[in-house]
Amino acid sequence: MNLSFLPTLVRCQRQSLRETVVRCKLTSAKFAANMADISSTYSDPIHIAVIGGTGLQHLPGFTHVANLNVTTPWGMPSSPISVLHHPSPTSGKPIPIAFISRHGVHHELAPHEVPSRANIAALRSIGVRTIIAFSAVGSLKEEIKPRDFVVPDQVIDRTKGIRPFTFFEGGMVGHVGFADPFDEGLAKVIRTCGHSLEGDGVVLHDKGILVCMEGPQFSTRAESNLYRSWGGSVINMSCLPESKLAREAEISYQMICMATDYDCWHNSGDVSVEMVMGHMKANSQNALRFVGAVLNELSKEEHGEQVLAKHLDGQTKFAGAITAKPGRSEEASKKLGWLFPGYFD
Ligand SMILES: CSC[C@H]1O[C@H](OP(=O)(O)O)[C@H](O)[C@@H]1O
Ligand SMILES: Nc1ncnc2[nH]cnc12
Repeated sequence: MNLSFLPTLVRCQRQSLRETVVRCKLTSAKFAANMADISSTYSDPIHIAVIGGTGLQHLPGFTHVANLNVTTPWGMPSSPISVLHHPSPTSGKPIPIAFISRHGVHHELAPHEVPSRANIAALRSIGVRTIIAFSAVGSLKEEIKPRDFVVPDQVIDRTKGIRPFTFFEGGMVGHVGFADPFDEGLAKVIRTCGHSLEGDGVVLHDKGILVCMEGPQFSTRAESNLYRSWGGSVINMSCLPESKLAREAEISYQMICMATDYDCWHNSGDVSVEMVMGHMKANSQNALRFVGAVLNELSKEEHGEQVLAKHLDGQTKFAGAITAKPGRSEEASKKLGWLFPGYFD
């Protein structure tokens, strides 16, 4: 066998390794310099947040001004909270946006390991009243094609009760309404933004029933067909308990879904991580344009009341908590006092 090419190959590999190391050193030096500029505090309240899901671990294109490490009575959020500045299209003033990566900075948290209580509590503690949650979903309907977007209006809970799903427990009982799991006012703004990008690569379905399953394994074919027979439109593993906790925390919440596969009911091939990531990557520019358009719109003063979720103000204080003072545990009162200062004194 002729192996005379080997020294050249080794030389080439060494050279490309050296180039890679130099490139990495440059990149990490730039990264370190950038990080040195980024503050670990932010003094103004931040009203709008984005929770990024699979394939959306960062929001590029915004000015990154701070990284907040918030500790809550329910632990630490999935990732540091990045504070990004977005110029208001009406006043030009920088509007702060909080960003959390749901599965961690490197996608190290499985759906059942996402610390949703810490995420929602941390966001509320810095002033957030509006959350745009992004999710990669499987399609349960022929007409929702991979790379299409859906703004769902209903949810079917197929999680298995293994995820902590409420702030009200351990000596403080509370019940909030969840008939409409998403915020219709916020959904309207999002739909208008999505439609404004139509014809530019974005296809948007205005409504849909989102099935939230436990995972991390994907569904069986029988389950997938069952969800279709229930009228399910799309499926993911992350809308719950996130949306329930946002409702308890009086935060206006809407999920934007992007279809990445036809789950396993369709004859086009069963869902796989490769398939999900492939469609996410291929359509990431549209996803970012969509989220960017929503942030732009929400940054206008005319949406002030909506962004501050004025319609949810006090719902948990007056309708939520039911336990009479003598029956409240000290621990639960302390934790809820952290989340809702002054609500249950
Ligand atoms: C990688 S496929 C399954 C995974 O994708 C979705 O993540 P996210 O909702 O955070 O975008 C789904 O919910 C699963 O967690
Ligand atoms: N088919 C699927 N099932 C559950 N979650 C998903 N996320 C993306 N595709 C999915």
